[in-house]
Amino acid sequence: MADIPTAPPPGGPLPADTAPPMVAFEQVSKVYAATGSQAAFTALDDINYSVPRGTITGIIGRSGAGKSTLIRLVNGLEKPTGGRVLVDGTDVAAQSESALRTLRRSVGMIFQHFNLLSSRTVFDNVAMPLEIAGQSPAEIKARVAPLLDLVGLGDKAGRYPAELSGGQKQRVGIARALATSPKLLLSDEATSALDPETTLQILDLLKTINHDLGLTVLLITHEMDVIKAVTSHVAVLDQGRVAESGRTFDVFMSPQHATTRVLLSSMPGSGLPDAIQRRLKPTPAAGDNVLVRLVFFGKTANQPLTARMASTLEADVNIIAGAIDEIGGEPCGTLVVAYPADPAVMERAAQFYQQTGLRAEVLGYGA
Ligand SMILES: Nc1ncnc2c1ncn2[C@@H]1O[C@H](COP(=O)(O)OP(=O)(O)OP(=O)(O)O)[C@@H](O)[C@H]1O
Repeated sequence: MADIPTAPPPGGPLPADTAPPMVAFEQVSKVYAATGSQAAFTALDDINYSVPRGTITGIIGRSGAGKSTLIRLVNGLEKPTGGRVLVDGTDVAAQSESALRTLRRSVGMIFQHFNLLSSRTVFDNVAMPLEIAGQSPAEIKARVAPLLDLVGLGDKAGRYPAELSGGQKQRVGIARALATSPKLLLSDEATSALDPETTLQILDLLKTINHDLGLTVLLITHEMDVIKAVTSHVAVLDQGRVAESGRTFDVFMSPQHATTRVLLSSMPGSGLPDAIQRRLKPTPAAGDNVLVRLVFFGKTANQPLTARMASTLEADVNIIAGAIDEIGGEPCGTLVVAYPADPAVMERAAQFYQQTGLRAEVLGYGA
């Protein structure tokens, strides 16, 4: 590890919330010009968002939301039609071609389909950006060997991409992206072509790199699972606009935008068992129960609240479903409970939630 050069800010890293952002989108818009029969298309519309330095930050959105366009603005492959994209304070679109080449060396990128050269060995794929930068064979060797060790491929230097698994190919992609000691790593759906277990291994590697090298990672994905597993901050992109953004934990715990809720509901384990879901009604009938999802986090996670709940509500409280989870590295739990939809009980419940800070969401009513 000691051999991997990094560029920490002078005086050591600042907390992510106070340091200047690694990437800043300022009133950014991107309109693709009309061509032939195709009308002009606004892919990004007034994006204002900052990627905190030293974090793993995710941009999530459905297909066509504008994620790839956004990431191409960061490495200068596209220019915004309005606003500015700043990377470490530098306006990307205002750079000359040669300044842009220098800037690109400080921004590594990994791709869904790895983009390795099949005719080159693992070593030579990783060496390529260094060859382009004019480094000597000795310098290249001194740099590539520890990078291959870092990504767990020290024994595969002489192999060709066709001899590697998908996860190993992505590790080569990561080593290549790190070759020029970037301060920012862009990840474009880097785990979308991998199975769930390999995905977790690659995400773990990104976490290690972020932690050990202090590298900021900006990843785009359409998978909430990826956001949940690895990011501390997230922006939700919807039809070219930032629908909401913030700490991943806060966005997951309290989604404000319909798109975020839809993306969250597509996660495995996020919903109620089908049999219960089908029986739920939007309004109660006499004798019905109300089903409520309780979310425990922060101080509410450590208190015996469910035990107190039944006595405070003066009613039976049945547990229907529950899960313990970790979001953005923070633990939380959810519990779905049912109790009588009697107005007096529901009023006592509302007061209980207010007093305890417990987050509660009514899911529906049923017998
Ligand atoms: N070069 C282009 N010319 C015209 N329109 C484009 C161009 N590139 C992208 N678009 C349009 O801009 C919108 C956003 O595309 P973009 O690729 O950024 O979305 P995305 O969120 O990355 O989608 P996906 O997840 O499917 O890759 C889409 O409607 C797309 O058709």
